[in-house]
Amino acid sequence: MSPTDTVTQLVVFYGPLVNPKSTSSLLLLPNSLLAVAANGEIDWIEHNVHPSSVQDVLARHGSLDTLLIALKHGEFIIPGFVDTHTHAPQVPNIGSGQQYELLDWLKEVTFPMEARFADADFAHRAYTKIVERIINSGTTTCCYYGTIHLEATKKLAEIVNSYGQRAFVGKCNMDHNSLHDYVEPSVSSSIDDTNALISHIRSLPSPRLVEPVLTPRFAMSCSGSLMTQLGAIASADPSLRIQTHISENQEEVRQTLELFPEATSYADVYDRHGLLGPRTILAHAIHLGDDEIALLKERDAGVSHCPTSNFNLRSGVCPVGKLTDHGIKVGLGTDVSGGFSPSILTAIQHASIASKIVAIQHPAEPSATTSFAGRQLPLATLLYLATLGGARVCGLEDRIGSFAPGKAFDALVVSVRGDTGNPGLWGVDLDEALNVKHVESKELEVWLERFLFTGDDRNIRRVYVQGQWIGGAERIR
Ligand SMILES: Nc1nc2[nH]cnc2c(=O)[nH]1
Ligand SMILES: [Zn+2]
Repeated sequence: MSPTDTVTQLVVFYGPLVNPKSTSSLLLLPNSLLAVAANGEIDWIEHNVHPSSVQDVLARHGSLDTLLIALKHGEFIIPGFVDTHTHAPQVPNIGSGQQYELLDWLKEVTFPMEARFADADFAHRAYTKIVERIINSGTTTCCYYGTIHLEATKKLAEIVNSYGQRAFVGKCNMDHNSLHDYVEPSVSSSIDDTNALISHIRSLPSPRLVEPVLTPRFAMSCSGSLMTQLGAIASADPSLRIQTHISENQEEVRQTLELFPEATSYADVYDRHGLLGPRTILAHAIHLGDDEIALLKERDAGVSHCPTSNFNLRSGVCPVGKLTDHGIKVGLGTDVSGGFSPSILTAIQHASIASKIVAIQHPAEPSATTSFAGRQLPLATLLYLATLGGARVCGLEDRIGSFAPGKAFDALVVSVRGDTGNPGLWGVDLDEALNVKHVESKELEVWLERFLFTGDDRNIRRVYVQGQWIGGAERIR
């Protein structure tokens, strides 16, 4: 089967599955059969199937006319990663300007690069490579910021659509407080271009897994009148998500409150402009007050935790455990190029470290056994944030984020075998030399942890979205 082939028959995978269940639990399921229908949805799943029973199980499901893909020892399947916050036009900047904090970094490094996307040809060349890299990092659903440019952002959406990635694509709204050559000329042009992008994305050819998202960059770069009009668009169209930044950097918080003196808090700025609700994705949320946490919960807004960026721009450490304890939806974001990696694996590693820092500085009471605050995040929580948690933040938890009949097959075939070429992750083949084939769930857990903490693109062999094989290392070689 070639990577972009359309599946016309049932495809059945045989091997270990890891299935996120809740913020604190996951299922480790060796020897599973998972059937994907031609429409890309999961048809059925069976667990604990002995190799000698595979054909019987297929027959019982009337599924003998299938493409059976048996995983090798050291391979397993997990749901695809959901990146709830990244900036496609900043990928060319990864690794530069890391001496700055947020506001200087935007001015000195980020806005100048984004301004280059005024050239639609440059945008086309850059986005073609950028989206491919993000897919090969294992991101099956991505919330993309574009730039302020309509044509370039249309290209981004077209490219994402042609690769078959699931995504939200937004054109940045920013009508003041920016560089003279990187700012929108008026509220009306910002709104017109936003409406034009929404129509363009909704007219893309099928399978259209791309959706538009309203993208007020952050309160500091939007006038009140622009945010009010975006809020009106959002309330008129209940399918539109909103993505923005909140409370990332202390100087940003101070200047925001100065710009909007009528607001009682940063979160209140968005709330009074109609931008805070169940479809809002808020990146960072590091320095929120308790009143703001309560408001986010009341509005059911989601948070994109971007730990790599939070460390890299010296913004602070997001108290993810506390947000989770308050029942706030949380997913992970790479926030490239504040974050220096397009891979959610790096975000997982840094989310773990961030939670350990909180646990060192503000340890939980030993009696608070059910809370996340002040504790390091366990493996199940880290995987949840990267998959089902991110899906909830995007309002897609009924479609993706875990495996169940009727859900879309958005998944990664992972390998922790030595033959992937990752020098930091090997040893499974030694078992094979000893002819140990049977996998216990304990061993699968070890594979998962080693993948999450030391894996990279080489270990992501195949990337599937809606049942279509769209990327991964096996495709590149
Ligand atoms: N990390 C980050 N924060 C922002 N706040 C406003 N714009 C940005 C951006 O591009 N990156
Ligand atoms: Zn960002």
